[in-house]
Amino acid sequence: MEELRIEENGNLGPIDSSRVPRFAGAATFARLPRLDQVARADVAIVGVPFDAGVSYRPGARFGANHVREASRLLRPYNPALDSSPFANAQVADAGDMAVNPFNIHEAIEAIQQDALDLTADGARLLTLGGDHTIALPLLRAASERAGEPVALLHFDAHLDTWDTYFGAEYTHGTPFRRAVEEGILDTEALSHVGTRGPLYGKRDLEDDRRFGFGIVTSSDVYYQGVREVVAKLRERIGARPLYVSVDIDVLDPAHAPGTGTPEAGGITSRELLEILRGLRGLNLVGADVVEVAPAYDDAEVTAVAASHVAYDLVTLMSELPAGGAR
Ligand SMILES: N=C(N)NCCCC(=O)O
Ligand SMILES: [Zn+2]
Ligand SMILES: [Zn+2]
Repeated sequence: MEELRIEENGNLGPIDSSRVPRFAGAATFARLPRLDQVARADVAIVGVPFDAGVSYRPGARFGANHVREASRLLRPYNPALDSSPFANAQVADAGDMAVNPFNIHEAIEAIQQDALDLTADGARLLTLGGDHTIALPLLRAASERAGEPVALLHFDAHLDTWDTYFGAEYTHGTPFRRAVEEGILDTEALSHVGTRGPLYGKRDLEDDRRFGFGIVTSSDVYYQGVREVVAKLRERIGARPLYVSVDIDVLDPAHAPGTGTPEAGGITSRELLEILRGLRGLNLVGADVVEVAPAYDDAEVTAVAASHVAYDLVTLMSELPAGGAR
């Protein structure tokens, strides 16, 4: 079958859905070329089929391919940002990392190494999870490439700065405490957005504050509104290299039922997308969209939301100078 791709500004784009039905063929993100089909990429999208770090419902190991399937409906022009991501830059799907499902330490090492390899030529990396454990090795790679600790903007119902579960240090509830301990985050520029729900104790918040995190809760988004939230976040981040981590459970379970640890009272997909668009121009060196668990998804609701979140993140990356993630 001929691929009939859109090509603009010398960038090989998606298969043209007006000539090849969008439901045909193997799924890559947004029907983009695979990394091995292009000479180089400015933005690479990679899947991490790993969920050995979850504390409740499993299944995020299937998340990346579920998001790829739902991303068939994405189109090449992003009107909300008046931008054509796949014409602005060469964007490609790097496939999935081959991570050990039985050895979390080995998996973390492999994710870090693969992320370093994928960004060796300055590509900006968007990762589709996988559970939230994977943010730790991705942040290690991002800060190594940036040559300094990175700012973190973390969208999640949860803090994910807990210490251990069953004595385990590396889980989906602990990546950001480990990252602070390792000195790979710029503690002047750490924010959670969308947190809510019961905690183990008040101490969780005290620890989190001590690490340097500022919190915009889900209720804050409701009461303050998107514009005020974006202004605060931009001020905190400034010109620093920025990593954005999106746990899809930041959305209300109505918008994202397909996830492992759902919490009521979340933000809407419209609010999330609007906040992300508000980050335009910031030095976004890397990002992830994690915790999509298809077994609990209905009608691809979660995967549609995640695919649009990824699309807006790719759009932001596509507008930044090439090679800038190095
Ligand atoms: N990162 C996510 N999605 N969830 C963390 C929840 C940890 C807990 O079970 O308390
Ligand atoms: Zn979460
Ligand atoms: Zn999380």
